[in-house]
Amino acid sequence: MSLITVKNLTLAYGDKNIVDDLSFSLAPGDFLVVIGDNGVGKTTLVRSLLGQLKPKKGVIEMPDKLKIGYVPQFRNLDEEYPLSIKDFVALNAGKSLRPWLNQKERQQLHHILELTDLTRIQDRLLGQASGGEKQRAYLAQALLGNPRLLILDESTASLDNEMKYELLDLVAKLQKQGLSVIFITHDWDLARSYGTRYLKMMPDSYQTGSIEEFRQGVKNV
Ligand SMILES: Nc1ncnc2c1ncn2[C@@H]1O[C@H](COP(=O)(O)OP(=O)(O)OP(=O)(O)O)[C@@H](O)[C@H]1O
Repeated sequence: MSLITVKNLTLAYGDKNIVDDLSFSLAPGDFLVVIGDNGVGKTTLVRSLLGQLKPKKGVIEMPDKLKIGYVPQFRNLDEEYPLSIKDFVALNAGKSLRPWLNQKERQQLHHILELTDLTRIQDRLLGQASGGEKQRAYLAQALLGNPRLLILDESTASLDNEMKYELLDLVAKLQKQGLSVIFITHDWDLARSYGTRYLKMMPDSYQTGSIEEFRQGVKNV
């Protein structure tokens, strides 16, 4: 049973097709790595999965109100960015117009800060956190919404090797508990290490399959 089925999807900006006739599916607990050269349409695909870009043709089938967590690529923040790590993560607590958290939300926040190893530094200003800590804060914020699908858009691109593996080990742990993951990356080693399925986007065609097929197909890369 698929969580998401994409059928014959075409996405365009104006008259220009960026994604053309793409089909793939994602099951609960899949870790789908999406790999492809710059400009091939990976982020455009993410925008359509997040509902920000309507298909020109084709369909994206997913459950109504599917909760999706989105972790963007780390961008440097001003050192004076005024929120602490904890307050930044709590922005996704779903408290609508209330400025405070109720007890359940506080417990969830506490749990997520523990999970992402941010408890010790939760009161540090986000702008003064290291790259890896900032990226964990973005992940924590996405997880606080209790998503069934997590989309990581080149979220490891500016991290050093150790931090990349740390972040993805944590994501893989959650994936083994049933979270579905879409991981956009240029990093073939990470794709091979963590993926269970792959989608390779090329300018005029797409390939998708199990990660074993991917490993065989890219042996010589
Ligand atoms: N809002 C927009 N309007 C018009 N064209 C756009 C828009 N956003 C992106 N594009 C173009 O669509 C193409 C695909 O961009 P996209 O960001 O999806 O690629 P990508 O595969 O994610 O690339 P990268 O690996 O560099 O992030 C590019 O040629 C880009 O210039």
